[in-house]
Amino acid sequence: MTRDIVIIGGGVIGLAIAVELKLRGAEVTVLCRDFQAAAAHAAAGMLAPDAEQITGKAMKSLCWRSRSLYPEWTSKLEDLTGLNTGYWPCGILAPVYAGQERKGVRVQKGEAESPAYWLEKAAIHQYQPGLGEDVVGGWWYPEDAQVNNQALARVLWTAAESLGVELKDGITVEGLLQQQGQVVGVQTNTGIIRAEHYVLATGAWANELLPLPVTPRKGQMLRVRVPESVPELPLKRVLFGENIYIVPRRDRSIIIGATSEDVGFTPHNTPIGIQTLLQGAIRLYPQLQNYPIQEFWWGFRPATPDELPILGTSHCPNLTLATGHYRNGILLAPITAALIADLIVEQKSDPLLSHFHYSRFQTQASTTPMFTHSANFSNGHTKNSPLPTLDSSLIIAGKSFHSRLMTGTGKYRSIEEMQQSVVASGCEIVTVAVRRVQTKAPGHEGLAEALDWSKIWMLPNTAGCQTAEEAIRVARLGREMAKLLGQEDNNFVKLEVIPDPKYLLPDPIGTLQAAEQLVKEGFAVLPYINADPMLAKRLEDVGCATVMPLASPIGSGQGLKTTANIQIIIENAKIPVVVDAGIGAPSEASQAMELGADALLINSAIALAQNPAAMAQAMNLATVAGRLAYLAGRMPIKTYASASSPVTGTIS
Ligand SMILES: Cc1cc2nc3c(=O)[nH]c(=O)nc-3n(C[C@H](O)[C@H](O)[C@H](O)COP(=O)(O)OP(=O)(O)OC[C@H]3O[C@@H](n4cnc5c(N)ncnc54)[C@H](O)[C@@H]3O)c2cc1C
Ligand SMILES: CC(=O)[C@@H](O)[C@H](O)COP(=O)(O)O
Repeated sequence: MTRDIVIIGGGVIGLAIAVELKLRGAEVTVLCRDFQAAAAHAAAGMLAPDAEQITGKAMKSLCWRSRSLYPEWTSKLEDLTGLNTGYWPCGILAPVYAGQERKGVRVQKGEAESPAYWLEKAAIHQYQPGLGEDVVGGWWYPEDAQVNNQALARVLWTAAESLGVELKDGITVEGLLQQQGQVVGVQTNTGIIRAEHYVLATGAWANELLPLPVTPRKGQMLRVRVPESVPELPLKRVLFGENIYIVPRRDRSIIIGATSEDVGFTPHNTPIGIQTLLQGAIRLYPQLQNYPIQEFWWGFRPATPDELPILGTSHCPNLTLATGHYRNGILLAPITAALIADLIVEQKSDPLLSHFHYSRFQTQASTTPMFTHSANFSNGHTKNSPLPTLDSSLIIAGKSFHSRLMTGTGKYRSIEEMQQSVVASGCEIVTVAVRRVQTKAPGHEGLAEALDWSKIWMLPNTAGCQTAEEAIRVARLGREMAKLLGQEDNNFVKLEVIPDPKYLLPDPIGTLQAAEQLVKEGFAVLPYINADPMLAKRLEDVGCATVMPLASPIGSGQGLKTTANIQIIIENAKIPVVVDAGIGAPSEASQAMELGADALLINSAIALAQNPAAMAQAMNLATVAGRLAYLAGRMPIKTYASASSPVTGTIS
C-alpha cells in the first residue's frame, strides 16, 4: 500500500482527498500556497447538477454520485470536528422569463435518478412569493442542495488536522522533480519535500506545474443580509436564473453570484461585474434591493476546454491528478476524494475515471501535445502527431522549461547566425561566457543585446576561470549581468573551473569547492564536470541544481565517449543530468537522450556547421526524438534473430 503521500493544493479537492486518504491509513502532507486564495472560499456552495443542466452521461453520473454522498460525508466531517458544514438539502428553483424556457433539456421525473418539475406562472409565484413579476414559470429541482462552502473548507481543514494530516500553509510548490519517469520530490520555496506518491490538486493554478489545459475563469460574488426587520427567512431555497443565482444561507446571509470572466488571474471586483450581478438579482427577486450589502469577493474556477475535471493517473505512476473541477468543485469533492483514494490506496480504478483522464486532450489534433512542448518542433509538424508525448517539463531549481536542449553563443560566424540558430533550436536556455561578454571578446560584442532575454533564460557561465576563487567571483558578476538584462530572479550559474587550456578538462576539486560556496550564496549551480559518478554524487549532496557531465572534450565534436559513466550518473542522480560538451551530430544528441539524460548543452556542433540554423533545428529534433525513445522504452537486444511475423497460428 502507498503510505506516504504529498498533496499539492489545500483547496476543497486537496483537503477532501487528504481526509479520505488519512482515514484509509496513509501518511498525508498537504502543501498549500494560500488556503484563503482557494476557490473553495469564493464559491456559492450549490450542489446543483440538475440546475446547472450538466450534460454528458459520465459527468452527470459523477455529479449525481457526489451529490448523493453529501449527507453522509458532511455528517462524518461534522462528527470528526464538532463543526457545522451548513449542508442543506434545500432544492433549487430555476425561474425563467418569457422566451427563456429551457426547451429540449428538461429532465422529467422518471427519466433518470433526478426528478425535475415544471411550474407554470401561477404555481411558481405561489410556491415562491416575491419573485420578479416577469417570471413566467420555472423548474423545481428538489434533489439539488447547498453547503456553506466557507464552513466546509474550515471543517475539512480541521478534520484533516485532527486526524493527523500534516498541513503546511504558505508553502509554494515551484516544480515537480522528475527522474526516470517518477516524481522524486517537489521543489518548494522552503526546500525539497519527498514522498512516495504525489497528488496535484492546485485548482486553477495547475498548469504552473504541469502543462495541463487548466485556465482560470474568474467569478465575482457578493453577499447581502436579510435585515432584522424581516422576521422569517424569506428565501428557503436557491434561486437559479440565467447567469445569476441567489443562495440563501440559514444564518440570514444571501450569496449572489456569479460572473464568468476569461481574464486570467486579474484580481478585484469591478463596477460592471457587481452591477451585472445586482441587476440580475434584483430582477429575479426584487426585495433584495434594500438589503444591506455585507461583502464583495472574487475567485478563480479551474476551467478545462471541455469543462470536465481532470482525474486519475498521469504520465508518472506516482503522480495522481485531481484538478479542473470548474463550476462544480464543491459538488464533486466527496466523489473525487473517494475515487482518488481508491486509485492510490487500492489501485482500484472506477470505470468513470476513464472519462476524465488527462489523455483526452492529447488526441485532439488542435491541442498542444501534453507534456511535450510544441516549441521543440519549430515547423509545427507535431500538430497531428501520433507520437507518444507523455513528457513533462524539465525542471531545474524549481524553474520549468519545455525544451531539453540548451545552446551557447560562442564560435558563430556572425551574430545573425547565432540569433537564427537560437530560434531554430527551440531552446529556452542559452549559456553566455560572463568574462567574454564583460571584456567584449571577439564575437561577443553586442551579444547581450542580441537575444530576447524576456524569452530566453540566461545561463551565465564561468568559462575562462582556472580556480575556484575566480569562478566564484565571475559567478557573482554573472548574476549581476542577468539582473541588468531584466532577469531579476536569475540565480543560475554554469560552473566551469578549467585550469588547462589544451584539453579543457574541469578541475574536480576546484569545482566542488566553488559549488559548495556558490550554493551557500543562493546560486542554482550547474557544474560542468568530467563524467565521474562519485563527483556527480558529491555535487548533488552539496546542493547543486544539476550535474553537467561531458560527452567528450569541449569543442571536439567527438560524440559520446563517456557512455558507461554517464549511464551510472543518470542512474544515481536525483537532480537533472545535462550532457554537455563534445556532441558533434544529431545522432549523438539522440543517443545521449536515449540513455536518459534530462537535457543537453550543445554549442560547437551548431555554431561550426555549414548551416548553423539547420543544424540547430536538427539538434532540436534529435533531442526530442531521443527523449521520446527513452520514454517509450527500447526493445531488448537479443543474441539471435527472432522472426518479426508470428509463426504460431499460421496455416500449415
Ligand atoms: C465564484 C465561484 C463560484 C463557484 N460556485 C460553485 C458552486 O456553487 N458549486 C460548486 O460545486 N463549485 C463552485 N465553484 C467552483 C469551485 O469553487 C471549484 O471548482 C473548487 O473550489 C476547486 O477546488 P480545488 O481544490 O481544485 O481548487 P482551489 O479551491 O482553488 O484550491 C487550490 C489550492 O491550491 C493552492 N495552490 C495552487 N498552486 C499551488 C502551488 N504551486 N503550490 C502549493 N499550493 C498551490 C492554492 O493556493 C489553493 O489553496 C465556484 C467557483 C467560483 C470561483
Ligand atoms: C558554451 C559552453 O558552455 C561550452 O563550453 C559547452 O561545454 C559546449 O560544448 P560544445 O561546444 O562541445 O558543444
